Amino acid sequence: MPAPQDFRHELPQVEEFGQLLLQLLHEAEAIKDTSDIEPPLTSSDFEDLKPRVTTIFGNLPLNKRVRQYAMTEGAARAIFNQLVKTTEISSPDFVKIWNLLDILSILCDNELCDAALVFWLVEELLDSQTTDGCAKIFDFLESRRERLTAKHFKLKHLVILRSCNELLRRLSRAQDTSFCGRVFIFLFQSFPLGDKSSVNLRGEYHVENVTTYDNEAVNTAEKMDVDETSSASATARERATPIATKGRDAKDDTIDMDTFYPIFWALQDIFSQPKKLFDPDVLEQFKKSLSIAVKAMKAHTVRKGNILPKSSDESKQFSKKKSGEKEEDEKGDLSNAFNPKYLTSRDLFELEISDISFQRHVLVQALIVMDFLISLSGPEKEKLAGITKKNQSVIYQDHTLSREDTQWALDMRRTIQEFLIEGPEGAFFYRMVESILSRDKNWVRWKMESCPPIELPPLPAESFVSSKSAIQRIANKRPKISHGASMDLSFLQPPDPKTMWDKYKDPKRYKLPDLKTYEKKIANAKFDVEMATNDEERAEAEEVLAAQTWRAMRIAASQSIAKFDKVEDYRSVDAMFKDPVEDEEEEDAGPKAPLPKDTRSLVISGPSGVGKTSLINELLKKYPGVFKLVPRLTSRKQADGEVRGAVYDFVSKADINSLMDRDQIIEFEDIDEHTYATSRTKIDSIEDSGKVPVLRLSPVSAQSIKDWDYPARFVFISPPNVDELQNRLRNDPSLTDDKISACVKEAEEQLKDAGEGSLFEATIMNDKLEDACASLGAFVYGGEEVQGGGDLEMDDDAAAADSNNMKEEEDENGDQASAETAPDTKAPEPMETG
Ligand SMILES: Nc1ncnc2c1ncn2[C@@H]1O[C@H](COP(=O)(O)OP(=O)(O)OP(=O)(O)O)[C@@H](O)[C@H]1O
Repeated sequence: MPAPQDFRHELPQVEEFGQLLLQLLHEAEAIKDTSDIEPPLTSSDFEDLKPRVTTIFGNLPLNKRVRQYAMTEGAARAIFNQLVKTTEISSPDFVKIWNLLDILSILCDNELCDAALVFWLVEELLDSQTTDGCAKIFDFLESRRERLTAKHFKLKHLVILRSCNELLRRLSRAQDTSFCGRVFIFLFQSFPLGDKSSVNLRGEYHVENVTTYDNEAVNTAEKMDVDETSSASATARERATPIATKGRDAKDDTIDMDTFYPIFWALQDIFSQPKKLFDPDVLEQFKKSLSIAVKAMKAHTVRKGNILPKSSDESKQFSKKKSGEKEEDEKGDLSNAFNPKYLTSRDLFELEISDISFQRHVLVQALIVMDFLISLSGPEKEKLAGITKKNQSVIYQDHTLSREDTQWALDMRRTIQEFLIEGPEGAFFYRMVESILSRDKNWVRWKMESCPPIELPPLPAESFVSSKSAIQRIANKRPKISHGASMDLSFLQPPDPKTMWDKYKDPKRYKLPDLKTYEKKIANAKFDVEMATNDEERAEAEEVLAAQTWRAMRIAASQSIAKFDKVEDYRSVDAMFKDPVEDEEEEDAGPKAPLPKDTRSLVISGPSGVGKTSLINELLKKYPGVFKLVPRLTSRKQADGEVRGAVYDFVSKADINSLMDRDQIIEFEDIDEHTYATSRTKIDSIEDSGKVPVLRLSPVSAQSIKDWDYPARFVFISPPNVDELQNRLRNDPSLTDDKISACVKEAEEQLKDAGEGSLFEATIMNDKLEDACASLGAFVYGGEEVQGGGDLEMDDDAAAADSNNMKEEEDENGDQASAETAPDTKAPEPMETG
């Protein structure tokens, strides 16, 4: 690179400073021998930087450095411009610019040149580059953010804001989404939380984001060719084109797709400018359109596999993004960029409104507008009465929503909420949306209050001193002696040195009391509650009972999670006092099988009805005291004959959500509107009791815990053939023929997916239950000798069954791997028809 070798200027001090910068750049090359942005140059890399500058300008006081700053800026700009003019950002030589900025930032921090100089140059650099180049400059800014903003921020913040806003204006929110995000994050991280510089105080909407759509009458002949072979496309088209909404008034609500298309897309106009709803006619129209849209989405919802056809360009882009490949849009290849702008072609419309992700986008927009409308209602306006300094631009004083419209907005919000929750992982999705929206409400309120400072002022020194002395006065107060009362005066006796030390060492002083001691205390407290003769006595006794229960539960939680886990309800904690050892003994009377070497949890997965539960029960019987099934939590009702805590624990959705919030759930899935989940504490308590937890999961859930790197061994159970699977499913009287066919279809898919390269370490065919159990045992013990009880050893039949059942890789000679070796994964064979 023709780097400036020499620096000339008519003013000697500018020239000298320019020479110094060149010298420093030269030194930087020796210090940093890479062309990367990292590592940054630091002040310790340059010796005597300050004296070298002061020899040029003298040691001026801070308020006399204006001239010095102008001269340093002049020299720095000249060198910077020369470098920018002659160096491509993609060239390794561009490191000189990063070095120059680093050097100037050190000088700025030492108040040797203007604090904002680096950002002025960065602003120019951003102006001179394409989007790709700007992304690289942002790499630099992000890597130096803390350092660049640590000192003199107030002198820099305007130029930071200006250059970021200018960059955002240049970027397309649609094409450069992630880069826009980076710029915003940079701003948020640089500016203090309560900074108002970038707050949209006037409540202006981003109306430039117009969604264009085809508003012309439809000409079917010109319709675009949509991939008719794709299943999603076919399903969408098979359904009648009119939106026949379910319910009594289905006929009245019917509207054909072509009429619905402009109604639907016109909603975007309101979403981008909700103030239009102040016009009553617009509001009326919006209410109708949104109601139709929500009903149409419900009518077109296919809960499984409702995604855009994989062959479409959009879905390819989407899957590319999902797989985490290098983001092409930042590399400037816009043809490959993921474009979040809506695709508004008429031909895609029916597919789109059946697509869950698309629905969620639109419904979240609708929720935002519902919150906006509700904020205009009378009761919400009343809440603003206490605000002293109102920001009139966002309060909309003259617009109050009528009671009827408010009720409509509330009902619509509830309808959308229910609809979102119904979808796959809907509860999780909705909670995320809800928390974002509720946080946003706080910011809106802050804006309405004209952004009062967020930081509390420091406590005045006098208040601190007076509070401190007040506390000391209280602490020094001696207990009042009531004359004549029987006060314990034993403290007046001199301590006995012999007993004093023993008393001091008494474990009671520092050890938690034994859990058992609370059994009696709780029983007594319960008795007192029952015997209470009036409300006052009862309240007092209940308080004692609650306190004792709370203490007992805390002790159980810290001493034995297994005991703690037995408590289903805080009102009945007796199970906690049962000795787990006795418990287990009751359960596992008789000889115990030894534990396998690998005691990680065992995940048994496979199609519905294949016999997972039966096989697990068999395993538990065959190897007593070794395994325990982890009951899965479910929000569905307990069916007749089901034992709570055996295969399922029946809880409410709210309970599962609260466990999720506490990170106590390792997997969950929604099936037929019910949530199923596995609790981490259940697994911990089984492990605590020295057993191997067995999880009975669908392949989807098994995959999800595998994705979380949960340490487990994964086994897939396959049926011998379709007819047998159907027969087994028919054993469940609650399943309809349609449901059975759906299960079989799903099983076929699951079998395909469970093949080689899947998460499953072994596939076991469940033809004869004992054989399948023998194979499972062989897998779990991996060929270990299982001794300890007549039928615990693997007999010859079992070993033979094992080798027939388990899908093991054949070795080169065609021999099957022996039962002594752990099986390898092999693709399960496709199901034969019986
Ligand atoms: N090897 C087998 N031979 C014959 N019947 C079996 C066998 N294994 C299980 N069954 C029967 O198949 C039916 C389904 O078994 P099971 O409930 O254990 O399956 P599952 O995989 O746990 O089902 P789901 O996942 O739907 O709860 C039951 O009636 C069971 O008795």
